[in-house]
Amino acid sequence: MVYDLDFQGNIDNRLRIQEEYTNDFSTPLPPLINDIIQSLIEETERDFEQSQFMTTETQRQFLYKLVKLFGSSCVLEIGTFTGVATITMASALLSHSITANEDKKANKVVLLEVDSKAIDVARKYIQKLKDLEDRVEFILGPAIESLIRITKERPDEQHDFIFIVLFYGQVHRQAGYADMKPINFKRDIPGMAKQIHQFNEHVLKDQRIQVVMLPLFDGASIITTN
Ligand SMILES: C[S@@+](CC[C@H](N)C(=O)[O-])C[C@H]1O[C@@H](n2cnc3c(N)ncnc32)[C@H](O)[C@@H]1O
Repeated sequence: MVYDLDFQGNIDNRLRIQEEYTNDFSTPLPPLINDIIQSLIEETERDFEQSQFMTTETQRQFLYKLVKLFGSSCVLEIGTFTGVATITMASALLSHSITANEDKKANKVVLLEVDSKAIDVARKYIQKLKDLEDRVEFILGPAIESLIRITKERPDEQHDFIFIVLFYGQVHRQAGYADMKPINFKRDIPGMAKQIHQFNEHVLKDQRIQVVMLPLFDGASIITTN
């Protein structure tokens, strides 16, 4: 198939509007976690122009379920923004560590973020949750450099669940979902779409892994090792 990757895509709150019903009929996150996330969302919407970066409620419920289903113990989040997904994943880890009485240190989220203002907000909210605080490691800087450094420093650390949000919808939209309102988004959307498309091609060719790409939200790939 040929994709028109030059389409000037859009980022809007479409998912939030479509998800009202799915939010209402999915099990909510634990009340304390939900309350903290709601305050975090309010602060992010007030203080950050790109608050649409945050994962939506149904996405968080899905992420929580995935971490629990995989029984993950060491999560890596690449690009945290203000931390709504981090809190979600850390609380899922907490729920199985209580069940299995596992070592706290093994149950952690390592987050990589380049925006110091965003990481400060994430830290402020994670500190409000005493049980989560010592399970989250904050690493400020460009993800590729942080990854190279931590791989050298801690060669034995294995991340068994890696979460990254790409502007995936931009590629997805090239494949035919062009019925959305364009918005004025300052980044090089076609350039990003091409890079994400190359990443998807790379993943598909890698014999060590399996991928299923779902037409869920703006597109979600679940990638596992063979
Ligand atoms: C879509 S947001 C992440 C949303 C968040 N994971 C969530 O689920 O709510 C993408 C984040 O990646 C960060 N980012 C972009 N390029 C990065 C890089 N090279 N290294 C680290 N973080 C990066 C941005 O600053 C932004 O906060």
